[in-house]
Amino acid sequence: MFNFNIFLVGPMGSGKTTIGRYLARITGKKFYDSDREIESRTGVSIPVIFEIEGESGFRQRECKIIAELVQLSNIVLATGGGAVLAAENRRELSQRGTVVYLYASPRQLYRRTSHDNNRPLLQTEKPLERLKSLLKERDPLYREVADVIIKTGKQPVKAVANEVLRQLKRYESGAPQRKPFMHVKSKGA
Ligand SMILES: Nc1ncnc2c1ncn2[C@@H]1O[C@H](COP(=O)(O)OP(=O)(O)O)[C@@H](O)[C@H]1O
Ligand SMILES: O=C(O)C1=C[C@@H](OP(=O)(O)O)[C@@H](O)[C@H](O)C1
Ligand SMILES: [Mg+2]
Repeated sequence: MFNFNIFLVGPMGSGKTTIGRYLARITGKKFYDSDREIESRTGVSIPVIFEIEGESGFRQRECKIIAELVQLSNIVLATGGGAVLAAENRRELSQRGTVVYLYASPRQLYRRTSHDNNRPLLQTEKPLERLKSLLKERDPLYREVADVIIKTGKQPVKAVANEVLRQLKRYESGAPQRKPFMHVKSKGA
């Protein structure tokens, strides 16, 4: 399948890790997840990094790993939800591959993240409120870097991955996109 990098951005719980892994399998690309890379290199979990080094320490590690991973070819990279905060990451992601923004409503994000406690930013009294405010703050940044936007809802993972693939094919062929929500830029724009 097409020989380019696919970078997934979007909020926590949008499915970047899960859909990215499946997408890599069906496209024959190698899969990377920036959070997993950070964990395997440091030997500790994301919550432990936040605890010891704070969010700023985590962001520095995230920038370093993204700068490294975007140099690879023919990969699917699932980024962390806050990766787009750094202008440097946004630039590298835009330049080195095709960027897919996986969107989901805050309520959907909440449903998908409430079963685990591995996301330090959601360890608060009101995680749904936090998800809403993070999405409000970051949505313009996701849109800024996105070549394709996919709205996810109740569709199962495989259906979302196939929709991503369909929209990527349209995007790469330069075909006009039917649904404006699904697509923000034309190729080469
Ligand atoms: N389209 C989907 N349908 C059902 N469950 C999903 C979907 N996308 C993600 N999930 C589930 O939501 C949870 C969070 O997904 P994950 O891939 O970790 O998101 P992210 O990496 O964007 O934070 C996981 O349990 C995953 O299985
Ligand atoms: O949104 C964020 O700032 C974060 C998202 C997480 O990744 P996922 O988006 O894969 O959950 C992880 O990088 C960290 O907990 C911070
Ligand atoms: Mg993830």
